[in-house]
Amino acid sequence: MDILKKPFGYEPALTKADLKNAGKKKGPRASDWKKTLLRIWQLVDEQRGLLIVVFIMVIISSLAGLLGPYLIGRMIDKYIIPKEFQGMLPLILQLIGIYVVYAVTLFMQNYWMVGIAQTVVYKMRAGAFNHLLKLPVSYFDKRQHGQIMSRLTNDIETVSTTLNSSFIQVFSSILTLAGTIVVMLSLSPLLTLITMIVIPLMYFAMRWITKRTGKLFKEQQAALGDLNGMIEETISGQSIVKAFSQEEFVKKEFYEKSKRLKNVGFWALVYSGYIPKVFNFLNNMSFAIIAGIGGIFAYNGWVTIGTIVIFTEYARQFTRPLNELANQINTVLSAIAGAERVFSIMEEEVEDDVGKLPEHFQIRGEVEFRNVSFKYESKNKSDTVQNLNFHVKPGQTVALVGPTGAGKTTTMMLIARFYDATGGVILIDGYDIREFKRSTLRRQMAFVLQDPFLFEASVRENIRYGRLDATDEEIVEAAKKANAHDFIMKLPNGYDTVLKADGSEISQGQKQLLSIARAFVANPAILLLDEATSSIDTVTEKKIQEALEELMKGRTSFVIAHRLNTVRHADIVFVMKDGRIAESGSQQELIGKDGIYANMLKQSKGGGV
Ligand SMILES: Nc1ncnc2c1ncn2[C@@H]1O[C@H](COP(=O)(O)OP(=O)(O)OP(=O)(O)O)[C@@H](O)[C@H]1O
Repeated sequence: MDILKKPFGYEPALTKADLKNAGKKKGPRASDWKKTLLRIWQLVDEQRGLLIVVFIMVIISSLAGLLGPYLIGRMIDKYIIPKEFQGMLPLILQLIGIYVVYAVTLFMQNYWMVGIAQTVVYKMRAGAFNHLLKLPVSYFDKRQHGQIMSRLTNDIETVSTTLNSSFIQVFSSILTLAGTIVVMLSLSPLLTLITMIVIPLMYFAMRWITKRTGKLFKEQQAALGDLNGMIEETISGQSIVKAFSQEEFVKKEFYEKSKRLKNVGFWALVYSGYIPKVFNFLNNMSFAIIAGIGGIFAYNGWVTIGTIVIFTEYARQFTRPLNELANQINTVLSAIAGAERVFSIMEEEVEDDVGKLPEHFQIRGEVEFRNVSFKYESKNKSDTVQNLNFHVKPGQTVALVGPTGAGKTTTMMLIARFYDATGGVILIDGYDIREFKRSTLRRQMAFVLQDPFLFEASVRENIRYGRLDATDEEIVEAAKKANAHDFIMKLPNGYDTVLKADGSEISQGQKQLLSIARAFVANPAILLLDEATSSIDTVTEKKIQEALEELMKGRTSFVIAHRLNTVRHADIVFVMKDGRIAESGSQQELIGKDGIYANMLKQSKGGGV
């Protein structure tokens, strides 16, 4: 008995409560499926004619599927039973013709439908991705990146598989089902009724199974996601795992998650494996019933032998579309919901790129903040920065210092117009920042961040990212100015060395140098720098300092400064605290004031600010 409850030691994956609640909670459904289908239809666009051809093909193949058994039945009644074989040849040829048409139309509908589906999916993917590029930074602030990724990958994949086959299948299943019933009814209503006896049995059997599999598959997905996440984390953090000798802990966690997946996977596959078996069994039962009862009918002369053959064949055909419909409806519904999620990205408001000033406006680099305040959308507390007032002349260097969370990065983001100020006005060269096209503004600004982002591309392409039309000579020149040329030449393929996305094969300092080279290529009027806090070896540190000094020459620079040296060289220092500029002036003036900055300096050891 125990083997039935715990076969091979697998724990039961479902409780009575699970079964009671099964089917009550629906998965995510499209809130407006009509609108979503209309949008997909719009994407079909110039291929609509082809889609109609596909549907005609489906109609022809469904008809051919119905006609085949019908002709066989007629052949039995007309030629085989009376043993009149002379007239049979045309009918056999007709039958062969029908099955050839059946095969060809199936092949063609699949070929064309996949073509249409892939074009639609391509347009959806491209549309969503292009739209994503135009969305404001605040869109990404509010969402998990994994969630956005999932829309562009999983959701689109579901739409793709459904468009490839499910739409055709649902349509052809409905046609086959309706056609079979009509022909059966016209031949013998009573036998039709008997054929349908198995339907309630099928319904209850399916309900019994799906009640279990639905929850189990969901759990299997969750267990798989959990395990994958854990494996990914372990691989990317393997040096930390090793450094803290956490192998045993990780191993235990892996075994637990893996065991859960094994257990739930066992039951999911066991139950779902029942479906074809149950259908097969009930099919055979209906076959036996039709043969038995049909035999009695034929004996009494109510139906012909040919009709019984047609019925047995149709009985088989009858359960297949039922089974398919049951399987496909859910897939189609979740694909529509997926498509809706993808389209919802495209409905998000994009960042405009308009401005009164000419596109090629040459910025000198004067930056003025008048009573600027800003609050992140996700924050409902007080403003992140408040009443910022300053005026920076072209070419000046501003050092921003202050405790973590003071609003230094936010100030820089406002200068690049990643966010719009919620109060006050920002002026660049005397013009309201909103009068510039965002692209004009950003083309003349460059960021050098603490942890620069590198792409999985060659060193050359990574530097070229600063300005896409930069020539190879300009790239080398920029690298030389950034003190990066020497180390690049020592890389296995020099400028053609392909870097890993995380830049793991070059040092943090070298990444900084590349990022400085990128900024040289961009040749911006305004520089936004976030000095690295991590300790870099003194030689590279010196190279970075020199390169930055060279880069800052003649440009307005805002530097989130962590080095005393940087602050010393700045024309103005803003000491930020709680979103305000608490003190400002040259470093000497600030020391003289003996205020926050002087205090920070006293507390810091080793030269940091
Ligand atoms: N994208 C965001 N959404 C919501 N709040 C944010 C966002 N970015 C920053 N904040 C919040 O705004 C405040 C100021 O952050 P900001 O990054 O500007 O400070 P910071 O002075 O640059 O700090 P650090 O030196 O640590 O980088 C913090 O309280 C921070 O939590």
